Parts: sequence; C-alpha cells; structure tokens
Amino acid sequence: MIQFINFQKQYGDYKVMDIAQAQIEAGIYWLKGINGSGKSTLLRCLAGLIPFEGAIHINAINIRKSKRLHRQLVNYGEAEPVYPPFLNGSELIHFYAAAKGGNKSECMQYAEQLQLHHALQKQTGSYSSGMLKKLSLILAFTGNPKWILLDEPLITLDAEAVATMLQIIEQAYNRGISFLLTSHQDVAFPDHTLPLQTLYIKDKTVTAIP
Ligand SMILES: Nc1ncnc2c1ncn2[C@@H]1O[C@H](COP(=O)(O)OP(=O)(O)OP(=O)(O)O)[C@@H](O)[C@H]1O
Repeated sequence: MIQFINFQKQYGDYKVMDIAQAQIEAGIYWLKGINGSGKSTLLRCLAGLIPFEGAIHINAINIRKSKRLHRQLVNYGEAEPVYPPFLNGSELIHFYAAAKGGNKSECMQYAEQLQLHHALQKQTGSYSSGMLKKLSLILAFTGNPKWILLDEPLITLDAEAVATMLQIIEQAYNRGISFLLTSHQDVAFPDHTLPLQTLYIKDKTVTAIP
C-alpha cells in the first residue's frame, strides 16, 4: 500500500501536487491525467528521485527515512530513458542486478523475450529509442521489488514488444508485484487482460474519479 501524508511537491513557487491524505492499495493501476498534471512528478517522488514535502509510506516504510529498504521495494522506469552512451546493455544489467540484489539471468531472459539480447554487447549510445525503452523496462524488473513504477511503458515499442511487455507485467502482477503505469493516451494498453484499475491526477491530487 502507498500512503500519502501531507504530501506536497513544488517546483519553485509552482505547486504541482498537494495530497493531504490518500492511499493506494496493492494492485495494478493506470494513472491518467492531462499533459502537465503531474504524473511523472508523482512517480519520481515515489521513486525517491526528487525531493518533496510531507511523507510517503510504501508498504509501511517511510521512503525518506529508509532509503535502502525503499530502493529494494520500488523500481522505476523513465518515460524517456537516458544512459551513459559508452555503457553497453549487458554492463547496465550487471550494474542494476548488483545494486538491486537481482538475478542477471532473469534480465537476460527478459532481453530474449523482447528480442534485445543481440544488442546487449553494443553501447547504449547506438540504441534506437525502442531499444533504449526495452532496456529500461528490463532494468525496472530487476531484483525483488514490490512496486514497479513505469512512466509511459509502451511508447516507442513495436506491436510485438507491446504484447510481450503486457505479458511480462501480468506475470509479475500474478507474483504479487504492484504497478503504477502512466499514460495520457486513451488506448495505451491495447488488447490487455490486466486487471487494471484507473486513477486520475486532477486538481493536484490522486483520485479514482475522472
Ligand atoms: N524540473 C522541473 N522544473 C520545473 N517545473 C517542472 C519540472 N518538471 C515538471 N515541471 C512542471 O510540473 C508540472 C507537471 O509535470 P509532469 O512532467 O509531472 O507532468 P505529466 O503529467 O507527466 O505530463 P505529460 O503527460 O505531458 O508527460 C508541469 O507543469 C511541468 O511544467
């Protein structure tokens, strides 16, 4: 469960999020909101990448106070991932697996499923946007997270990779992993069988009501 307690996020004078009290139960959620509503900001706060006011508890852990536990609990995939261009995919998988206490061979399996395995020895600077996205998704599944936060997970993926990715998400969900997935497109998750619940970011808060 994710709990917000007097949570606020400002950029300078501009307040993007203001959630006095809210909670999100374990599950798989499609987080919707118009452009600029704060979807990426919320995920970055939950991932611990940017500072915020108030408190966020994830599975009863105060994410600001227990940084190590937080890093094991939550994985995050950027909308537009950027990596040091001189590192290859295999090196990044090795690094993430070591940092997250994950199993490198599991990542290699995902790479095969997404047909990225042939490119793992190439520097990421030579990757296409879809290849970078696949790598970022593989890295977001490394270790034993209880929550995976994926910002626009399917953009730039081809149709086959979209279907594979939806299967990977569903299998992980069936193993007890919860998801927050963002998209501002109406048909972001085509032909899926995921038990998706919808959340909206509206008026600087998270709500189940559009
Ligand atoms: N680093 C930043 N500095 C200043 N303002 C920012 C920064 N990042 C985001 N914002 C502002 O915060 C608001 C929310 O941005 P955010 O990227 O979280 O929205 P979003 O819902 O993910 O948008 P989109 O659907 O277009 O991807 C926007 O008004 C944006 O201009």
